Amino acid sequence: MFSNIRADEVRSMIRRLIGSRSSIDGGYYEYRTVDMKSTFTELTLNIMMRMIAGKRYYGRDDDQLEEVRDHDELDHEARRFREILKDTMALSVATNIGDFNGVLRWVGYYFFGAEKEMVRLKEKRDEFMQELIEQRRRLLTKSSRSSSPEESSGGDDDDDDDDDQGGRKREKMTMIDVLLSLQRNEPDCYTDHMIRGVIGVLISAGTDTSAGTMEWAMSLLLNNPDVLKKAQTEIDAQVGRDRTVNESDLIKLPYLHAIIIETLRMYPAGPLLSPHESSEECTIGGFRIPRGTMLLVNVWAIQNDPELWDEPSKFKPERFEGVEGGSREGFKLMPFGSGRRGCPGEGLAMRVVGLALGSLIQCLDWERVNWDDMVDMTEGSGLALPKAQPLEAMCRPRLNMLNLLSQL
Ligand code: HEM
Repeated sequence: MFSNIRADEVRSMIRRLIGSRSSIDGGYYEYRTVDMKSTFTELTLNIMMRMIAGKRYYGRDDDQLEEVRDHDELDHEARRFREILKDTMALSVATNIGDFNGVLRWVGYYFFGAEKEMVRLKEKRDEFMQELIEQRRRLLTKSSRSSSPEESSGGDDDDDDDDDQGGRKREKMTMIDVLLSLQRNEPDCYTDHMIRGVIGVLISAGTDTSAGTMEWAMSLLLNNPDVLKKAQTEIDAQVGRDRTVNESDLIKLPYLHAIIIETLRMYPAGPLLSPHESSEECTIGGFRIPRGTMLLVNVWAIQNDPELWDEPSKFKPERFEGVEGGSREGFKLMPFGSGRRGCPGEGLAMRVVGLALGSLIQCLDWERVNWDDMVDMTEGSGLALPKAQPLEAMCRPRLNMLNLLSQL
């Protein structure tokens, strides 16, 4: 589901990285410096918001499937969304520290009013998300009045033909639509409050994690050009140069898969998983853990432990070649956690990261900004393991892909 949205957004990312179309038509293919952190953040947010609400808040796209056709109104909405997100990120760093340090917590919460700010921001977020819900509700009511159920459902968007017979854009099912249709049958369970919660969790858990993984992976590839070359060779052999990578190719690209898994081993986006709680008394590594204890699993330490991994600080995708896709190597490798509270977005994340990285490797040549300096791999602070220095890189269209790229 939603594979067209993901393909469309990845294409649009490649177009922006290439620069103006005329530069390709003119055979101009100098390297240019690009900001990869914001590229990946915008990609994941656009994908997520289009799946959730049919909205695209970064980069203009006149074709978006959207009720608000007026650009000023849409620009205003996009600005509000970006501002809320920026404030939420800024505050979550401050309050995370406060959660673990009693003094800072007291100072932050009561002296600087961080708690008040959190409440104010939550109200703003709720208001924004409620507006999205109302817009989709109005649209669903309108389309159920004006069309047959088959036309208005439109759930499977793997259909390439976006136009209905009148040439008008056909509305596609969004996640909010699915939740609203469940609400009709079970209103006490699928309340608006609950739907706002789902939207919030999808944005907070599903965007930075995938974007961060892509940024670490590209950083590793820039520091290991032989690995990048090997991935390019695999894609050329399996996909060719007449079309771009699509999601159904990913199964035929085991080396690309190994690159992603190796990145997640070295730089897991959830290094401490979510806090878990022991439902029964148990013993772990000789320690008695009473029932009801909060447990933080240091998956980063496990995945980088020299007793478990050969040369853990070396980027070696080859260590996963031939390993069954999805294998967790026992519990040595758990970038998505495990069990009932394991990450429900694993499948989506692997598709988005695979498609984006595969396309970047297939369509563009890559270099470090300073040839002599390796990309700085220092980890920054924050629970999702961000890079300390946002990644900048140099890219240009691949010579043997110019034909295809000029048609994107
Ligand atoms: C590379 C990308 C991602 C990584 C590395 C990642 C990692 C994780 C980890 C480690 C957890 C905690 C699991 C545990 O404690 O056992 C988690 C939870 C979660 N993830 Fe992801 N995630 C990613 C992408 C996504 C995406 C794309 C979505 C949504 C579409 C998502 C939604 C969630 C949710 C809702 C939870 C909470 C599950 C619960 O508490 O029951 N994640 N993720």
